[in-house]
Amino acid sequence: MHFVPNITFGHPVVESLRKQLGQDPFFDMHMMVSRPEQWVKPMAVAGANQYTFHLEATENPGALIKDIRENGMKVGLAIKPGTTVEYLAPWANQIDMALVMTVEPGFGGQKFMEDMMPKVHWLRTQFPTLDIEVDGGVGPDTVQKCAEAGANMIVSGSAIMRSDDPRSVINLLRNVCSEAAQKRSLDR
Ligand SMILES: O=C(CO)[C@H](O)[C@H](O)COP(=O)(O)O
Repeated sequence: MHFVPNITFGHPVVESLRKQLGQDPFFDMHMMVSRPEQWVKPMAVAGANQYTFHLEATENPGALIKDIRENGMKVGLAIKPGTTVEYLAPWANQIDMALVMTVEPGFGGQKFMEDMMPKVHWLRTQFPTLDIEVDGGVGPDTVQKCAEAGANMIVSGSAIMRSDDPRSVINLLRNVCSEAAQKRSLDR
């Protein structure tokens, strides 16, 4: 199970969630922070499995990727809507996941930016086995576009939390992504 807590604060949350969930979830910490270098060690110590940072937030992505790996975590690399995939591409072979933001980072409940889909499609074409995640405004109405473009991981907040039946929304989102991934592998 991938669990992507939407938090921008400290690592005690990871420990607390691990205890509460009573299972072994995959913690991807999406660090929407400046100076992401400073949180690598605390997140590793707290038990994070993957550390996702913003390309815009660091001057030395290569050193940060190395540090995350040396701390035993997988690496996610996120780009904001205004950042083109060409900036991410040079790092794509060194990371585990590319995260394409489909809203401006800041808060949930924003409108999905469909014009980010060409970025997802381009990444999927160039890097067929890379995990590609989308975050922002993703729900039953928009997930198909994400999955068809090539995203195999999604972050969804409002669509799940505001639903009367969160479980069925989660299942729908999951099914749409896995069906698209299956179709891609058959087409290859
Ligand atoms: O953190 C975000 C933006 O900063 C995300 O967009 C958010 O967590 C996802 O929520 P929603 O599905 O409501 O867009």
